[in-house]
Amino acid sequence: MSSASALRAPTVQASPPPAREQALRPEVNEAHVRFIGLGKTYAGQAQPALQGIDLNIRRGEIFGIIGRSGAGKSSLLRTINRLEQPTQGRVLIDQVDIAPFDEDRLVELRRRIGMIFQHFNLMSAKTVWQNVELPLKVAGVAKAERQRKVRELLELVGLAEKHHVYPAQLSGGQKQRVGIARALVHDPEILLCDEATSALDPETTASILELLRDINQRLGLTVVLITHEMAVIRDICHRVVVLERGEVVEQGEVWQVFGSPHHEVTRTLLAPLQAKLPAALQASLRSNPASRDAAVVLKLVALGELELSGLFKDLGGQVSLLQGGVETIGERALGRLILAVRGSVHQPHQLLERARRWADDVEVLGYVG
Ligand SMILES: Nc1ncnc2c1ncn2[C@@H]1O[C@H](COP(=O)(O)OP(=O)(O)OP(=O)(O)O)[C@@H](O)[C@H]1O
Repeated sequence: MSSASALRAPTVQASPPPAREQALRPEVNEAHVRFIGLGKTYAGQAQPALQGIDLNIRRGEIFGIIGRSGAGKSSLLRTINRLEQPTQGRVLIDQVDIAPFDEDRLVELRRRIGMIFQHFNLMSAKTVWQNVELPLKVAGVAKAERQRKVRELLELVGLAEKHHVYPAQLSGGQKQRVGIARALVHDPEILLCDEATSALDPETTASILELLRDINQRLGLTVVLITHEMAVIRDICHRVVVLERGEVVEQGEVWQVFGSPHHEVTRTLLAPLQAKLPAALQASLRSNPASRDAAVVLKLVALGELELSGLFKDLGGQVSLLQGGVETIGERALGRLILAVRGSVHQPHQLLERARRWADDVEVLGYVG
């Protein structure tokens, strides 16, 4: 994209990357946005909102940021376009430190980084067309070019027919489409999404996610999004980071983090997406076997294919499927099973060991019977 060179060229001269960064590993060099030792403490606050963040966001990926309320998600996102100023560390965009940017460079940076919001932030007294056109006017773009651009973007977001209406006459999803069109007027290379689908119903959310995915693929945009909806991360993100008290506690490919979450916070956040035992069974689950006939209840997660006949044979005894299914995350299959194994000759730790030959993550949930 032409905007990348506009960002990169002049700043490299103004602020060359230190020698340490020139010897980076190749995959680090792919970073589009890079946080180095990033910290933020708000004035008057004892606790930092962000601390020690070292993170790369790759060019062209859809990157999710999750965490509990107050974990620092918005603070982190807003350092990318310097709506928040870090108090420690650096943010590099295309290897360029954005901290020394003066006002002019900041305006240029913010044109290269589009942003959409939960409540759309549209101007109610302006039509759809005028809302999208306004940032182009402010930037001094000539009328013919403005018209071409607004027409093209309203086509892209599927709102060409609604160009003359006011925001109050639009549905939530349509308002967000206007927000997206407006965010794209300067051909940005990065799109920041702050809870962009949180005010929308599931069906509208799906259509906005489809649009974001389409934009990501067609325009090659790097998309960074915050959401409290784990299904959004599952459905469109390539990688995800989990923040807790301003620190990174887990990060990775979505299918790996969702398939095998390591941190307690990640497990809690993902709980709504996990397979659940039927309530009656959950109630009868014990932490110790009540008799020699008790069944061990195992939860298994397999990243990729799970060979059931081999697993069942290896576990021995009578294996019942209590819950299970395969979902697709990205292009990966993720299998989740909850099994009851009765009458196995193996002790629980042996069962676990055997199950781990077949699945990536295995847990004993308890005993029934
Ligand atoms: N302008 C501010 N002044 C002082 N403290 C702030 C400010 N903005 C955020 N904070 C504090 O910084 C911490 C991180 O806030 P942030 O909004 O980044 O978290 P978040 O993960 O986005 O939360 P949420 O999911 O609730 O939106 C919180 O403790 C918050 O109270």
